[in-house]
Amino acid sequence: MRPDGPRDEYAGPDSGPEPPFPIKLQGPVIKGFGRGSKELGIPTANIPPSGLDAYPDLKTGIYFGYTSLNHHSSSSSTTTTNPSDIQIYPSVLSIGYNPFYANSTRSIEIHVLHKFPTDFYGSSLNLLMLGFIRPEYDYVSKESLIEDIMVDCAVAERSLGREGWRIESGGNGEWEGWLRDFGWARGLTERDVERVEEKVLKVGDEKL
Ligand SMILES: Cc1cc2nc3c(=O)[nH]c(=O)nc-3n(C[C@H](O)[C@H](O)[C@H](O)COP(=O)(O)O)c2cc1C
Ligand SMILES: Nc1ncnc2c1ncn2[C@@H]1O[C@H](COP(=O)(O)OP(=O)(O)O)[C@@H](O)[C@H]1O
Ligand SMILES: [Mg+2]
Repeated sequence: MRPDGPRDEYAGPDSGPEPPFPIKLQGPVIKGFGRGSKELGIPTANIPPSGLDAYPDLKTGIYFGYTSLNHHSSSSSTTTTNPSDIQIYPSVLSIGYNPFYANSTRSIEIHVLHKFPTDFYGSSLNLLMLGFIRPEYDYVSKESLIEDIMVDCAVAERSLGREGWRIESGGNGEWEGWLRDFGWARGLTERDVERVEEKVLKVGDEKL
C-alpha cells in the first residue's frame, strides 16, 4: 500500500540522469486492458514488454523520460517519416504488474504528456527513460491512484525542465538522434503488430 506523507517534488539528481539511464525501449503501440482512459481518465500507450529482456535487473516502478512517435497512414506497412517531423514529448510510465489491478503479466504503459486528437494504436514508439520516480503501489481507491499519477506527471515535467535533463542538452544530441530514428520499424506491417499483441496475450494466459 502507498506510504502516507508528502511526495518529493523532483526525481533524479539535479545534474542529470545517472547510470543505468538512459534506458532505451521501442515498439509498436499495442492494446492493453483498456482501463487507462476508461477507468482512470489517463490513457497509456502500451508497448511489448519484450524490450525489457535487455535489462534483466530493472526494477518495476514508475519512471519518466521522453517519447517520440511515428504515426503512419498506410494500412499495409509503416511509412518512415522525415526525422525532423517527428515530435518528442515528456512522458511518465509504469513498468510492472499494476498491483491495484493485480495483473499477472508485466506491462510497459506510457502516459505521454500531450493531448492527442485520436488514438494511435499501431504507431511506432521510441522511449528514452531517464529516471525512476517511485515503486508501484496498491491503493485504497481508484481516486487515490489517479491522484498519485497526477503527482507523477507534475514531478516528471518539473524534473525534465532542469538543465541537465532537457532534450536539447542530452548526450550531445545523442538522445534526440535516437528518438528521431525509426529505422527499426521500417517494413513493420499491421499483421506484425497483431502477432506481437497475440503473443503478449498468450504469454499472459500461460501464466494464469
Ligand atoms: C505514471 C503512472 C503511474 C502508475 N502507478 C501505478 C501504481 O502505483 N499502481 C498500480 O496498480 N498501477 C499504476 N499505474 C498503472 C495504471 O493502473 C494503468 O495505467 C492502468 O491500469 C491502465 O492499464 P491498461 O493500459 O492495461 O488499460 C500507473 C500508470 C501510470 C501511467
Ligand atoms: N496522452 C496519451 N498518452 C498515451 N496514450 C494516449 C494518449 N492520448 C491518447 N492515447 C491513446 O490511448 C490509447 C489507449 O489507452 P488505454 O486506455 O490505456 O488502453 P489500452 O489498455 O489499450 O492501452 C493508447 O494506446 C493511445 O493510442
Ligand atoms: Mg494503456
